[in-house]
Amino acid sequence: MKIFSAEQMRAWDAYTIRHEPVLSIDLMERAAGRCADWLLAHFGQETGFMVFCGMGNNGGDGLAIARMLLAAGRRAGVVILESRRQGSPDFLENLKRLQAASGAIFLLAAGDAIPDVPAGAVVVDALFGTGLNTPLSGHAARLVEHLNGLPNTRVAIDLPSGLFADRSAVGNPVLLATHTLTFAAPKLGLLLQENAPFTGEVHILDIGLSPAFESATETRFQLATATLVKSRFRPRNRFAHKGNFGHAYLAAGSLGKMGAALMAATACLRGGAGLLSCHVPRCGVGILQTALPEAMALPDPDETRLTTLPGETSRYNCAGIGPGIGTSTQTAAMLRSCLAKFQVPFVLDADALNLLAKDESLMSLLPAGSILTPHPKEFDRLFGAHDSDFDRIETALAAAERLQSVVLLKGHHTFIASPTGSGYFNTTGNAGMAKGGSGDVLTGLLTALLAQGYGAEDAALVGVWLHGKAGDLAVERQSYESLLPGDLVARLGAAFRQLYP
Ligand SMILES: NC(=O)C1=CN([C@@H]2O[C@H](COP(=O)(O)OP(=O)(O)OC[C@H]3O[C@@H](n4cnc5c(N)ncnc54)[C@H](OP(=O)(O)O)[C@@H]3O)[C@@H](O)[C@H]2O)[C@@H](O)CC1
Ligand SMILES: Nc1ncnc2c1ncn2[C@@H]1O[C@H](COP(=O)(O)OP(=O)(O)O)[C@@H](O)[C@H]1O
Ligand SMILES: [K+]
Repeated sequence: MKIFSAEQMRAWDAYTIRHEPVLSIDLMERAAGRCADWLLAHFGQETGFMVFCGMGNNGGDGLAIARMLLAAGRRAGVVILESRRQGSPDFLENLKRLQAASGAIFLLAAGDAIPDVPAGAVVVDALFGTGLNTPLSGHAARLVEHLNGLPNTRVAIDLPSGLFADRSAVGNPVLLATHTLTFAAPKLGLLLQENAPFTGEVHILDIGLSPAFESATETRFQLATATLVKSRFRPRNRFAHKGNFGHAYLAAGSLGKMGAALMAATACLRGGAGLLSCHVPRCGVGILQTALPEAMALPDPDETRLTTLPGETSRYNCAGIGPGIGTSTQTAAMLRSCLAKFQVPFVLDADALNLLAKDESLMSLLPAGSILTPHPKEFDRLFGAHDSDFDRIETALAAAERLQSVVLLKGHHTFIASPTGSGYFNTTGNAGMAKGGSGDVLTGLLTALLAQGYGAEDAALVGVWLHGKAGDLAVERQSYESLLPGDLVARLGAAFRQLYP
């Protein structure tokens, strides 16, 4: 599913009006109808509504929604935030229609006291949508801050007012929505971690915009949906043998952190690698061989950490490095010789990324077709401090192009920056995965997919989606609190099955 910018949304709207054809006011009626249906379905007969409208088309939606709620026999009050400008034509038409339906309308001018919102009423935010061009200030900002202080449920139409579709609103006044009903396609601003407090639960409402425009329009960003990921998944040939699925090298663990190595190694084998050799410190050999006899151990000469690249390197077709390795200078040297000697794609995670952050010269050794998997803190250590997630995704895309590798930015909607310039947001996963070890599972899984011959972009799309899906399946048998990274590994099989043709 494509992610449209505010400008593309306007063009999609205009194209639909011209080619369906449909009058602009009728398209607004359709959009408002979908919102009204959603509100009626989600809130019981006794619930009243207070609809706060701006004077642009977002406000026009609000007026039409209020009229529809009244027609359905609900209580609905309307507050219009007065602005200097005359309302948009569709706003003015909907104002007439609402007045004809005898809806109660309160005009809120600067300096006016904000009307009381009855306890239990749902606040509908139709103040500003994709047309917002500067941060909210003055009485608009005061209204939004007032509404944020109320205990009422808040439903935002298209975007929470104050949020921009395509750039950061960090530090600005923004409505804190409980739900956001957005039209036709997700907007970038609704997917980024920094906006999570404002968007609440996001629902995409189909308002029948032109499918021809959608398929013909190139977007920088897409959602990694099941359909997209299925198109990148490679089902196994019935005659396959273990030689078809690669031999992965995994460098993980140190004294006290062998759990990280085990989680990554188990995920690598459950992820389908044909063979796995796991480079571990001496203290970890017994642990690995007992807990995961399917993996081969490559013991480091050092008892407690990784220090020395194992002799023969040509047998591996990919390398995963990082979980639990620590950041000692000996381990940094080991990482340097890995990067210099292995001519295979890498997955670098955790402490491998921290080592890269400390020594920039390591980055230039990274073979093309690799995958870096930082969470936001590791990301900033690697690429410098960022003020917003919008800046982070631009940096990720630039780094992906420079390195000719995939850069992941892990989070609720993990961002996959591809060297082709495309960016994908993952759609699976849940807050139960916010526990030490989930990232190690992802490293093992991505390493397995590279071992099986997936290119970096496909491995990242399939791996990140499977990892989140395994989390979603696992949480059904657990709770968000009790979920363990090991449960993700246990449900990987069920997650894979969802990709089977
Ligand atoms: N595309 C679709 O699929 C469909 C879209 N639809 C709907 O249209 C919405 C977009 O409507 P829109 O373009 O009229 O903009 P909107 O968000 O109402 O705001 C514009 C108004 O706000 C004002 N304003 C701006 N910044 C401001 C500020 N900082 N502080 C104060 N005022 C500010 C600005 O004033 P101006 O800058 O012109 O002075 C103007 O008056 C979209 O989100 C969706 O809800 C559906 O109806 C149909 C299908
Ligand atoms: N709230 C969430 N929703 C979806 N995925 C999450 C959430 N929290 C964490 N995850 C996923 O879990 C993994 C955590 O990785 P990371 O931050 O490296 O932690 P660790 O390595 O300590 O397990 C990432 O893949 C991330 O996307
Ligand atoms: K809004």
